[in-house]
Amino acid sequence: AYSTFQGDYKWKKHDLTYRIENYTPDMSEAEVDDSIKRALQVWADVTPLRFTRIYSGTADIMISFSVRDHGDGYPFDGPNGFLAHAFPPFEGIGGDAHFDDDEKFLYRSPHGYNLFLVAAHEFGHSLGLEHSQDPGALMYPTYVYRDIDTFVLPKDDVDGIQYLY
Ligand SMILES: CNC(=O)[C@@H](NC(=O)[C@H](CC(C)C)CN(O)C=O)C(C)(C)C
Ligand SMILES: [Zn+2]
Ligand SMILES: [Zn+2]
Repeated sequence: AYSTFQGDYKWKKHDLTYRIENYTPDMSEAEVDDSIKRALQVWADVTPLRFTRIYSGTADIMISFSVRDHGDGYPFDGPNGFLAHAFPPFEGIGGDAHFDDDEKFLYRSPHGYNLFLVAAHEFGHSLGLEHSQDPGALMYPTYVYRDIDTFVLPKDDVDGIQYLY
């Protein structure tokens, strides 16, 4: 069963912007761009939300790769452990998604951590979803590999995001 952040944080607009601030050496920039774009599309497919990429300035969803302490009070923990984190919809850092670059992110391989799957989970937070208790949900707190070619947003996540938007 899905859950939202206390007070139902949600974006007050449907047209959101995102910016990829830097890249991971784990894959090509084009593969990062595609993974991010598809991860946002997962949520756009079931809501009125639309995502536009910008290349400078401040976007609603600022996306970056970093390690250890990166200035937000939530330092990463090296390889494995926490893979990424994202902030719910509020001003400033709200909506931003940070990826732990001590992880090996992969584009299509079932081994390691699939960037598309991790990003899709993070963007659930960026849009206002907290974790789900449904082990099959994308918003479940533990990373689970799923075949990305046949990936469909689980019903629990659809119910949650459609409750908000
Ligand atoms: C492999 N390591 C894990 O499964 C770890 N879980 C995560 O890194 C979450 C992200 C996954 C679900 C993409 C963190 N999170 O909730 C971010 O919004 C631990 C369960 C070990 C904490
Ligand atoms: Zn961070
Ligand atoms: Zn999470």
